[in-house]
Amino acid sequence: MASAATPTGFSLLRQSTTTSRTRSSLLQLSPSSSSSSSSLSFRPATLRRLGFAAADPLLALTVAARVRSFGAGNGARGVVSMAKKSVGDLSGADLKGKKVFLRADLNVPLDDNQNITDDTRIRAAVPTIQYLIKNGAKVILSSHLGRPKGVTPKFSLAPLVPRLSELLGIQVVKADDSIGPEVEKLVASLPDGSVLLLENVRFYKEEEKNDPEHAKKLASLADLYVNDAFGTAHRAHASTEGVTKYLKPSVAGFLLQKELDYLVGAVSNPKRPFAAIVGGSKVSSKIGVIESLLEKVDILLLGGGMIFTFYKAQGLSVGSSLVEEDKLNLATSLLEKAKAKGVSLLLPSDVVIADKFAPDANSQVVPASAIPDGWMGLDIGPDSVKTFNKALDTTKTIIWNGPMGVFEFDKFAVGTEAVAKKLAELSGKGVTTIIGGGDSVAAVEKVGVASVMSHISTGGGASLELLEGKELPGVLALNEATPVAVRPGGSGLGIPMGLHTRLSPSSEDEGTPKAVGSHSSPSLHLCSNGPGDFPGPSSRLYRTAAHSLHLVVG
Ligand SMILES: Nc1ncnc2c1ncn2[C@@H]1O[C@H](COP(=O)(O)OP(=O)(O)O)[C@@H](O)[C@H]1O
Ligand SMILES: O=C(OP(=O)(O)O)[C@H](O)COP(=O)(O)O
Repeated sequence: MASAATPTGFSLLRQSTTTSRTRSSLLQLSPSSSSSSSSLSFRPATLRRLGFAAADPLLALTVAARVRSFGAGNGARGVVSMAKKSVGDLSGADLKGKKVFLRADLNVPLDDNQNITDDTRIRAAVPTIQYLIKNGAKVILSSHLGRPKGVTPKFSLAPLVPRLSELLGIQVVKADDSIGPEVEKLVASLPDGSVLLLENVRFYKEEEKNDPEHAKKLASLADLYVNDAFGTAHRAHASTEGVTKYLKPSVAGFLLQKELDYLVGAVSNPKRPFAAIVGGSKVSSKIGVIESLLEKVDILLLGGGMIFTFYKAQGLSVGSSLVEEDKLNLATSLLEKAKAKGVSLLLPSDVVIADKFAPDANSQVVPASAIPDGWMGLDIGPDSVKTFNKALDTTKTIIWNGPMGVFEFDKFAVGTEAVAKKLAELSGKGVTTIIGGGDSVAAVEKVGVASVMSHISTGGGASLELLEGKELPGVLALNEATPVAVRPGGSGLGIPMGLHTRLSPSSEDEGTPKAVGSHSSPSLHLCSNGPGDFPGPSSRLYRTAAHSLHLVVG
């Protein structure tokens, strides 16, 4: 069985390098358990340095009270460190008139007529853009869309301009390129508080190769860098990692922080049983994740285009379904590993097949072992839905990435919609439900249940890699925040185990769209992670995200 996930790699806590640990218990402190208001002796300057004051003064005071209460009541010594510098740490003086290269993930689904079918990622990018505009920056907004090979008109970012302009309340200017003299001219003519959207950065192959010369060209457009592209933070590309070598400071945007804040907390100490549902079509990038998931989860449900590689590996015929031939051995070893680990790995027992990849294809439901030649599996079948629902009923935490079928075609949307509805029902019963990935989120939006999920993540692959315990290159590359001393001296809290405090605001507190990263209202949690988490002799307080503090006591 899976052991609890280690925070290493989820967390930005540099010293948390433990490899083994016991499951955590969670103690929630009510506001009344904090110190008295007389202990609110933090000065505004300290709060500002903590990065809380600008975002939410009340929250800042609450944090200060808690920090103070630990310090005063227990003699804890502490150093406050903002592990990664935040855009919220940059003031008007830092930003006014500055050219800011802002990398977002605006990789939204478009239909055949180039209409946006789900704008979650655009809405999620708005708080950081607005913050920069309000502070008089010139925003050079950059994103990829899809996986183009060279310049491909259908992957242009042009269709995003009207929605972006509408959400921001200003006319966004669009460049036809992402580097070069025309772009430079447009940048030079930008007034303070305006936004220039660059063309798809992936029109250059150098982007994904993280070519240093290309990164230098992108960086030369700006004075400083903000990465808010959580969905692409697991990619070391020129616009996510390379540019940080040439732009100082390089800081995290609000969405990136918010995603880390939620996901680090939720998946490092999941309520169990913990299930993952993995589907979609990015088989080669996600099948490798399954190996690590087997170390973390109790139940693993597979659907979407993922399953046919597993069927074929077991000697079944899969017709013309999506298969990654070079992953067949891996699929076999994953099945064996799941068995050895005692993880329930469930593959669909029946599938909906089609005679062509089209919305008007002929379809039928067949057992997974009976896919005829010339037919392809485009959805999971009704028996599988029943089995999956039964398994999900036993869980307390579920992370879902990748639709169960080609949900864009109504005929093949039933399995995905059934899972979305099941997760919505379970959310209402207190199960933690985390949905990640552009298409998975679009599916949940389509069913109209996004608002009831515990967390809607803008990154599928990125959230899975976090869950794996991997460090995200887009995050690692950002500048470290400056440590701030809280209270020198002292001898620790007198509690014989590592402590993490976690404090998170609700999404509304930040003016972030509700569908993105909803969370509980401000409260302080103490998570005792057992002796395995002892970080070392000193007590350290870290901020891992905009509104998250980690207090580690040795
Ligand atoms: N059986 C299948 N065959 C081919 N494509 C599939 C299948 N099931 C799901 N898909 C496709 O997978 C895509 C989403 O995959 P992916 O990008 O991995 O998910 P996400 O964006 O949620 O991370 C959808 O466009 C969907 O049509
Ligand atoms: O859609 C994305 O990832 P996701 O489908 O894993 O959520 C991101 O925009 C990253 O895209 P990529 O997987 O082509 O690098």
